[in-house]
Amino acid sequence: MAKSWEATAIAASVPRRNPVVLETTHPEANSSTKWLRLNNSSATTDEPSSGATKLRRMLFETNELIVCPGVYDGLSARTALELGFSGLYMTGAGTTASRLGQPDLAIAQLHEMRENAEMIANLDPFGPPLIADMDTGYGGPIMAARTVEQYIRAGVAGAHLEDQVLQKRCGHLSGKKVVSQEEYNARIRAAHAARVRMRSDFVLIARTDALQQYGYDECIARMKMARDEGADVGLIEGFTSKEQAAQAVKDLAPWPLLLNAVENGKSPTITVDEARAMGFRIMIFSFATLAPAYLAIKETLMRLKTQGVVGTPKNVTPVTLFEVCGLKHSMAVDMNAGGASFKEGV
Ligand SMILES: C[C@](O)(C(=O)O)[C@H](CC(=O)O)C(=O)O
Repeated sequence: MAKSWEATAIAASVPRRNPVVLETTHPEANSSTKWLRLNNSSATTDEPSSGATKLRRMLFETNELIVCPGVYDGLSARTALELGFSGLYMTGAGTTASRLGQPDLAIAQLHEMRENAEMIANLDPFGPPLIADMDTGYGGPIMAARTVEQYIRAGVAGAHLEDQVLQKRCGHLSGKKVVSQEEYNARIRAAHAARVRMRSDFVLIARTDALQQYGYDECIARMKMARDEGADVGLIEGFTSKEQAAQAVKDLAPWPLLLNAVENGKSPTITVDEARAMGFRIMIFSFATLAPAYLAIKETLMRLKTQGVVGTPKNVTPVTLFEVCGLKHSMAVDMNAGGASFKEGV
């Protein structure tokens, strides 16, 4: 019998106009809990689909590498949308830093993460799908399930769930500890069951941080178990070499893998072209906007402190920034509704 992730992949490869009703092979799927893959059943090319369905199709109907810059707030997300990436990634580290001014140490909890993800996912709800960090699931299986449910309702297309202890830390710090494989399986099982209950195409990404503590073979074993419990994609955090990253793709093929590219972290820098050649299917760049934002802000504030001016380039006006954030759309909404607020422009 096909594993549940294989059933999912098969479902997603069915031509869109052929109605299909698929049942999971997951142990939870008894006659009263049959999983109807409604999202795949009748969508036509011009029907808007959820971010989850879009992401699942990109994963299982194409071979493309889905490149997702890490975003952490409305402006960074709007900037990524402006440039037309095929997906976005909401970084937990960036969310914690920007919303709470704190390091990536399990300080942001479900509420903050969900709220940020919902805002970002709905800036362009029919645009590129949003993958979000869901850390450890913020508790036991009940909280992992609750996180998946809330993320689905928020419009998040997929999220990664890891095996670190609840008092987790950024995957590119030393001293990480992971829970037992059994405990991690329960998290994955709960998350998968939640998405089945929600009848959603939400993409569940299993992440292991076991490399530091237990080594490569343990990571592969954990990923295989997570896959068999219904995870759709795997993520091994903190590869120590390019060869190891390439090997993981081979060892887990044809299961799709996500690569977390953190420059100056624990892993070597791997480019998009290299990751594509290795066979990764999703690539996230956690610090793609947070690190440059810090540098730009600091440089500008130094100028203010030393020269008494901010020194913004002439072509960056308040209107420019508001346009990045959808000014024209808001004005059109008002005018199309017969509103008069913008008759004289802005
Ligand atoms: C992917 C990650 O979970 C994130 O929050 O973006 C972090 C990134 C980081 O802090 O280096 C992680 O890798 O743990």
